[in-house]
Amino acid sequence: MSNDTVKIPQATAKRLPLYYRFLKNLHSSGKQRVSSAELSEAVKVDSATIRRDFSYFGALGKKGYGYNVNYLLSFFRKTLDQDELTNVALIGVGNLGTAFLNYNFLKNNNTKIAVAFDVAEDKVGTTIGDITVFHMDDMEKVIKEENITVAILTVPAQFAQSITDRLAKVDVKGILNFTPARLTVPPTTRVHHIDLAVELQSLVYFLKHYTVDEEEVVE
Ligand SMILES: NC(=O)c1ccc[n+]([C@@H]2O[C@H](COP(=O)([O-])OP(=O)(O)OC[C@H]3O[C@@H](n4cnc5c(N)ncnc54)[C@H](O)[C@@H]3O)[C@@H](O)[C@H]2O)c1
Repeated sequence: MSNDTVKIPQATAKRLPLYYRFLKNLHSSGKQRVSSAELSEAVKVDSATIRRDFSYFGALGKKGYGYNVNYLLSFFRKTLDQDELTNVALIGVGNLGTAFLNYNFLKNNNTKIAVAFDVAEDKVGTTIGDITVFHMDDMEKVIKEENITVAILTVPAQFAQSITDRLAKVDVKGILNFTPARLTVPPTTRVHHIDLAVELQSLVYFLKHYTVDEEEVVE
């Protein structure tokens, strides 16, 4: 990862890809500066939060001028490692995994699913999108050859932990876990868990208990 010197809060870091995508669009339409109010309207984050976020990396907007789009873009590109291509492995080519293979991540950023793995005979050896599906028996070998450091887990939950243990042994540092299993990993591995049921429940809870305005203050 580049830019190790910049330590920003996790909540801010999570919003960076959102800002980045919007700034890229602004840049392609020829815009040179943007106000926090404009950004706020576009990315639906309140402008006080945007100003605080940007202050962490020294982008201090000027009153009446706003932020320089080029400066912000080059900062984000470095911070989000957009100059480097990160090759990702997808494990489990079922309903969810197949959908991810057909979705071209590269349109948005520099992460790309480079290889996929499964155990099912009818999947191994096929190509989905332009990605080849390898057998799990070859996982360690292929991951090393392709220099993979990030994996997406879309296998049945009961296999998630043992696969995670194997991934940690070949130095995969990031796991995006779509299975309901809670994973135990060494301190050098980072897991992001995406649980659609929990997200939906929390959305419904927020709709019931907060107005949208209150939620923005909480952010
Ligand atoms: N489908 C969804 O909408 C959805 C949504 C949220 C979470 N999930 C979770 O994502 C995971 C995958 O869901 P799905 O619907 O794609 O399931 P699926 O049954 O369609 O696909 C699972 C795939 O994993 C493969 N597999 C089984 N054991 C394996 C192993 N040991 N190593 C490698 N591959 C193996 C199977 O051959 C199959 O291709 C599940 O844990 C599920 O709970 C699914």
